[in-house]
Amino acid sequence: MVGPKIRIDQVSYSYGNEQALRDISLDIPANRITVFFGPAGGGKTTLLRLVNRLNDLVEDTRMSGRILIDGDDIYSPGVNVPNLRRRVGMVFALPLPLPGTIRENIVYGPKLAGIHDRGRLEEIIERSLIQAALWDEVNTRLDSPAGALSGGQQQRLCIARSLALEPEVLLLDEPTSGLDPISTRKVEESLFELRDLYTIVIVPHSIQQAARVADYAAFFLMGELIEFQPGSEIFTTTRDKRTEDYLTGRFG
Ligand SMILES: Nc1ncnc2c1ncn2[C@@H]1O[C@H](COP(=O)(O)OP(=O)(O)OP(=O)(O)O)[C@@H](O)[C@H]1O
Repeated sequence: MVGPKIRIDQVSYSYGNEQALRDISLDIPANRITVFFGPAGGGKTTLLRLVNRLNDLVEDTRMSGRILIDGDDIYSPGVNVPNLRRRVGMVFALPLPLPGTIRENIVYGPKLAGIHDRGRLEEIIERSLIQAALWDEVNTRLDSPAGALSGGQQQRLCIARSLALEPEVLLLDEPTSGLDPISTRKVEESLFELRDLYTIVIVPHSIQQAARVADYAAFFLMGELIEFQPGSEIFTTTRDKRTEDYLTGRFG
């Protein structure tokens, strides 16, 4: 059997005196979409950020347990963090394109990574925009400003920018929270395209979105992982009463 792409092993995490994650263990499979869902403050964002070490600079925090990618502990002393972040891309709630053109946005990361060959960069632009389901809408205007794109297009550009670095894992934190339904649908469609190539973990912006995209779903409540199941099951046959209460709107 193939091991998990990401293994969360007994992770607890606190900000000061406040415990945000309590003894979380979870195996995240490759080439699937895993959703972290649950009410605000449950620890979803914190866990996502720990997977690419975005919380390294947050002061007065404590972590125990391990996070493994392909079996290697990403918090062991020798780990090259910039390299880890190339392997593990992150897309945030608000699309924040860089100033400059669509083309410049995509090639920025690859150039920093030392790729300067024009032909290679053109390939990267086309591949990442196709994968992010944006190519058809922008291929005739790659040199126009990224800021002129619609919100939904800007978010797909941010996804394309992550994909330009050929990550293995893509983490998305409420990537469609500010988008209209059509743009939301396009971003979701691009996730389905990407699933074959990447390991995707997403904090969805609604239960409905969780149900639409989840191959696997993890329900978080006040820092605890309440249950983890194939998406088709967690939304139909919940094991835990608390998950059911949340899904049926008894609390939010
Ligand atoms: N930088 C921080 N400093 C202090 N406390 C924090 C910080 N970030 C998160 N927390 C606290 O950790 C807990 C978990 O927050 P987290 O954002 O991970 O939850 P969440 O499930 O993603 O919620 P949301 O849907 O609101 O983003 C909350 O109680 C929150 O107040």
